[in-house]
Amino acid sequence: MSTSAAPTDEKRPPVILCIGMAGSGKTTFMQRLNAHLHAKKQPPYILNLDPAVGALPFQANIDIRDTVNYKEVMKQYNLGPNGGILTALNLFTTKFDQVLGFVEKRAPSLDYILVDTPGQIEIFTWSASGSIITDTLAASYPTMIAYIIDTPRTAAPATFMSNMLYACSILYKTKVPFILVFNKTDVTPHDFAVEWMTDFEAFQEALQKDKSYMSSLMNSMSLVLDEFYAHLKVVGVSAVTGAGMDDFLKAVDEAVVEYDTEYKPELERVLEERRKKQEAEKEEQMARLMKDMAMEEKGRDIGLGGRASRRGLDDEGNEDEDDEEEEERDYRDEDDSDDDDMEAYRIEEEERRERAEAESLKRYVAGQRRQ
Ligand SMILES: Nc1nc2c(ncn2[C@@H]2O[C@H](COP(=O)(O)OP(=O)(O)OP(=O)(O)O)[C@@H](O)[C@H]2O)c(=O)[nH]1
Repeated sequence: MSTSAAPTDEKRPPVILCIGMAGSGKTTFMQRLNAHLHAKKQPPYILNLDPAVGALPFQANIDIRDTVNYKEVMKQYNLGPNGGILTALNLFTTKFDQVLGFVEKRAPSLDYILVDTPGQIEIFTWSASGSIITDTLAASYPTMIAYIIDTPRTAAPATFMSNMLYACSILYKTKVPFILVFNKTDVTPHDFAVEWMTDFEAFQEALQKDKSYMSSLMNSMSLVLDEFYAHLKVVGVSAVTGAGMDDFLKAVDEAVVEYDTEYKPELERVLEERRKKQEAEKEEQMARLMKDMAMEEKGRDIGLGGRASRRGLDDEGNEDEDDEEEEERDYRDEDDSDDDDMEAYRIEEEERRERAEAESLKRYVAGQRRQ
């Protein structure tokens, strides 16, 4: 799939990929964000990439379910539900160029593009199609991940750590700007999470209370995560009450700046590197071709064309003494060649020699190529 960088003079609305564990509230968050943006007169463009979602509480502009029926895919390919969802996403990805075409047409009039992903997080984050879709979007639009977290279910240090490690793996895989969205703050405020992320001692203290064998592993892991937190934007929201939606949009604006200053130059560097590599490969091929052609030319001098060649050169291009004798014999033959038998013999001889010369030329060229 093409990953050419898009022209920058057109309006490029940010793409928000909503990712999260099953039940974290992705769909409810999308519904709330959609309503919030409609209220601000900035209706978003919505892509639904979850083929297994029952009923969407909002209208999607592009819906994977209109293209592939994952239950049919399960039947046809004899797959289980996860295999069916993954295959449906793979099939949809083969048409993603067309999807991008639709988005392109609408992009100049849009402020936001929202993407809902399958409930089984790994189907999107660890699949080739997920990477292709993310990279393709990120090549054209400021793309970011909104990682939705079920705050009440992540309040224990061990669960929090696991969730952060998972988020970390997605960040390093996708490399696009990342917003941690602590959802369901109407049930549990996300202050504890912010404290654990900004105050290393506070998290260590929380870990001390965990007496399981995991605690020492978590101690060392928390050191690794410190670096990861530096790359994140953190917001707390409630998809049910609508709290924190403006904070989220502020984080989106910051992510766009991060995309422009960090992701895009890196993308352009990678594309430039790829272009240079392709150019170098082309030049190398051209040089090899020229060398082959020069050899053919040399070969023609050696064997195939003109009277000079008939004098006979060996593989190194030196005059061959045997050939000289042969030529003499030919000459004599020519003199005495009045009858048809001799003529036929000479033609046959000529053909044989030409075949031998061509063979010798081929061997010479092959030898040069090997060098
Ligand atoms: N209290 C509260 N409940 C929420 C909030 N957001 C979502 N929920 C509830 O969490 C449950 C899961 O929400 P969904 O939006 O279906 O979550 P999802 O991540 O899309 O789920 P899958 O598609 O199955 O992965 C539902 O019962 C929602 O009502 C919130 O902010 N506060």
